[in-house]
Amino acid sequence: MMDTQQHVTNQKVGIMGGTFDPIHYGHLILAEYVATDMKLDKVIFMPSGTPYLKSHVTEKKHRLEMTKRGIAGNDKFIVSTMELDRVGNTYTVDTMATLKQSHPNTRFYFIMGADSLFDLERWKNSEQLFKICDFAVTNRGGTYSKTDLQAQIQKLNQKYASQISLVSIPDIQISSTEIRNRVRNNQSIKYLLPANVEAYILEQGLYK
Ligand SMILES: Nc1ncnc2c1ncn2[C@@H]1O[C@H](COP(=O)(O)OP(=O)(O)OP(=O)(O)O)[C@@H](O)[C@H]1O
Ligand SMILES: O=C(O)c1ccc[n+]([C@@H]2O[C@H](COP(=O)([O-])O)[C@@H](O)[C@H]2O)c1
Repeated sequence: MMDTQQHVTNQKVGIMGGTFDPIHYGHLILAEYVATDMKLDKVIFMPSGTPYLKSHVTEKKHRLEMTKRGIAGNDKFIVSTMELDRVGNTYTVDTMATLKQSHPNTRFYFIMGADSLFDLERWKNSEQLFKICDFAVTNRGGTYSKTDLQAQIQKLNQKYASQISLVSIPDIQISSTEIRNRVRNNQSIKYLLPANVEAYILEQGLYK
C-alpha cells in the first residue's frame, strides 16, 4: 500500500473510487471540481481491487499504471493501492473504516457520479458507511434531473443522517465502456483521456 499517512493527517481528503478501466477525463474533472468546491487538501484515487458487480475487469497492474499516469502532474492527487492489495471482493466500507481508524482526525469525502448515488443503499453495510464518511456526488452526463438528485440526497440524508453534497461539473458523456469499445473497433480515443494513458493502452494492446 502506498504510504498515505504523512499526506492526510488532520486534513480534508477526497477518495475517488473507481474501476479506472481506464481512467478518463470524466474521473479527473470530477475529482478536480470536488477538490476545489469542497476545499480538499488531497484526493486519493483508489482503484478497486475486485469490483464484485463488474465482470471482465482488466488486470490490476494495468489499471494501477493507467491511474498513476492519469493523475500525473496534479499535486493534490495521489494513488492508493489499498484496495488492489486487499484479498476478496472490494467493499468501500472496509476501505473507509481502515482509513478512518488510521486517520481519526481526517475528514473523508467519498466522490462519485450520480449512477453510484442511486445504488448506494445497496452497497455493503451502507448504514455504517454513511456514518464513517461524507459524500460528494455529481450528475453524470445529465442522466438525472437536478430535482431528482436533490430529492435522492435529501431522502438519504434524512434516513441515515448522512452528509451528501451535490457538486456541479460540466456534463461529460465519457465512460470507460465507451473507450474500451472504441479501442476494440479501432476508433480513436484521443481527447477522451490523458495522452499518456492512451499511449499505454496502445503500447500494451489493451481492450483488443
Ligand atoms: N463522465 C463522468 N461524469 C461524472 N462521473 C463519472 C464519469 N465517469 C465516471 N464517473 C464516476 O466515477 C466513478 C468511477 O467510475 P468507473 O471507474 O466505474 O468509470 P465508468 O466510466 O463508469 O466505467 P464503466 O463504463 O466501465 O462502467 C463512479 O462513481 C462514476 O459515477
Ligand atoms: O462497497 C460496495 O458495496 C460498493 C458497490 C459498488 C461500488 N462500490 C465502489 O464505488 C466506486 C465506483 O464503482 P464502479 O463499479 O462504478 O467503478 C468504487 O470505488 C467501488 O469500489 C462499492
